[in-house]
Amino acid sequence: MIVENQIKDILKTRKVHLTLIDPDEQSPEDAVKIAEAAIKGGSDGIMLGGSTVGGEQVDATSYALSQAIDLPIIIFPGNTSNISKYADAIFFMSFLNSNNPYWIIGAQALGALEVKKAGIEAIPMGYMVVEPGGTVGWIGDAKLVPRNKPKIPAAYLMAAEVLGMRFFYLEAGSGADKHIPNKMIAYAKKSSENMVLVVGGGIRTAEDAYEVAKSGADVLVTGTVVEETDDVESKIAEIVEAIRSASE
Ligand SMILES: CC(C)=CCC/C(C)=C/CC/C(C)=C/CC/C(C)=C/COP(=O)(O)OP(=O)(O)O
Ligand SMILES: O=P(O)(O)OC[C@@H](O)CO
Ligand SMILES: [Mg+2]
Repeated sequence: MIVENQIKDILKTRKVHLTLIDPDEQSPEDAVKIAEAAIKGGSDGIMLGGSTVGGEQVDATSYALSQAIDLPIIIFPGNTSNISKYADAIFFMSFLNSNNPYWIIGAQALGALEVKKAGIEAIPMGYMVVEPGGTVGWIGDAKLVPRNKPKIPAAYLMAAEVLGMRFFYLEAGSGADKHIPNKMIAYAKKSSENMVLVVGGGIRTAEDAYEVAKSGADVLVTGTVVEETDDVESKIAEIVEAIRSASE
């Protein structure tokens, strides 16, 4: 089944958790160990990406993961080099609040042929970065959404929907000290019945995950917590349990 439908099928009954692995941070073999532990902990799939990682590393890690795990491997591209035929899908994203047209449509034009050649599923997604924004806010020349303006992303989400995108990612930045504000998530969720709302950045604890899920996120992404723990399975299990209880 295509990854988009797999995610939407799960969403009929509960919310989804994805584990972000940055191929820059470890060897492909270690990435496999992390992915296996995250899946044992209840994660629904692996996102692969980093804002500064090169193509070879993405390709090698995608390959190793594809040999070892059955759950979806979705590329979360930091740039046009981050495309691999070994992944199942790619979040084909436009950085909607970048000040630089390269990140809004330039990288996509340069990458589209590669994606088609790789034969992987492309999931059209609007990507919006909120304060503090982290590395990705800096690299992507973001006009960061102020945390105290919770209605702004909802307007962009509706525009993304009308433009034909099906996913919308609210990003606080990897390693952010606070996740996306609850109210902002709630406004975004209420603005469309059809869009899949992905929320990431700064989700570290079960409480964070519960709040984000309860506020209306469909898909929750965690990356840093996996990098910071020696017991990936337990940490993910704790977060997944909170997400499941918010789904009830
Ligand atoms: C669709 C194609 C082929 C390219 C589009 C690429 C776009 C629009 C990228 C947006 C800007 C960007 C740099 C996004 C990176 C997203 C990402 C992988 C974030 C996670 O990385 P971090 O964990 O912040 O990275 P570091 O660990 O390197 O700080
Ligand atoms: O590393 P964390 O803070 O979990 O963020 C994950 C993701 O939203 C980054 O793009
Ligand atoms: Mg990272």
